[in-house]
Amino acid sequence: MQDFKNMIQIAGVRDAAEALMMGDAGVTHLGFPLRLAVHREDLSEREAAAVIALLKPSVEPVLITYLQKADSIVRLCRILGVRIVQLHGNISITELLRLRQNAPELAVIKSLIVRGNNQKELIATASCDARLVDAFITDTWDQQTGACGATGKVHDWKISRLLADCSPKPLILAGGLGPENVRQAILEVRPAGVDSHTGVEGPDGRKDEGRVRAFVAEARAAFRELKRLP
Ligand SMILES: O=C(O)c1ccccc1NCC(=O)[C@H](O)[C@H](O)COP(=O)(O)O
Repeated sequence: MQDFKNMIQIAGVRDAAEALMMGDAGVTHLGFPLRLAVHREDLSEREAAAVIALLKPSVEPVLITYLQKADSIVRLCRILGVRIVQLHGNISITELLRLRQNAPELAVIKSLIVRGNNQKELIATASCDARLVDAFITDTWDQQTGACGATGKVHDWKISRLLADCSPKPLILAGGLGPENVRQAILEVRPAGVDSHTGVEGPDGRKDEGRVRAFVAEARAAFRELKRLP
């Protein structure tokens, strides 16, 4: 059973070399975004399955998807060989229930998208969905593009802190995180885990080893610091 404690996830993998580099750098979870709403996939489903098969046991692959039908989600998870799925779209309670019944072995992370001032709605969703998910991930909505993920933008961390405090399930923080701000974000929000995508990329859009290693070091230091706080 996953507890997502001190999870350090990086999303968006281009190839095996990139995946192995991130595993060696200490990333605990690698997100494979497939069947997306706005952005293009980095690699095909067949290529993703091949990369996942090469991962060391210390690195857990996660399917990140906007799929909303339980059957399609389970099918894709089995093709890829993942045990965790991050649902980033608007899945209904009925489909979530079906997912849990049909694939109880899958751990489910569900997104809570911060759109300005919608904390009341997010608190209600978190309380309603908690029995059907293993963790929540807060992320940022981009008004300009309509994207709910991989925006490179931070949101109001007070909202994520509120959700981390009141959610019955662990909260993972995403949205605009990088080596420069992940420590502060962890200390302010007190999440179980963190996720980054664009913040650890270089100008060529590839994951930058220096930035990945700095992100992991900063996140680990902040999680250690959190333990010492009252
Ligand atoms: O949501 C997407 O379209 C997406 C596309 C590619 C990779 C990840 C995606 N979403 C979910 C995530 O977990 C991202 O890592 C998260 O949105 C953080 O992205 P960033 O703000 O760029 O660090």
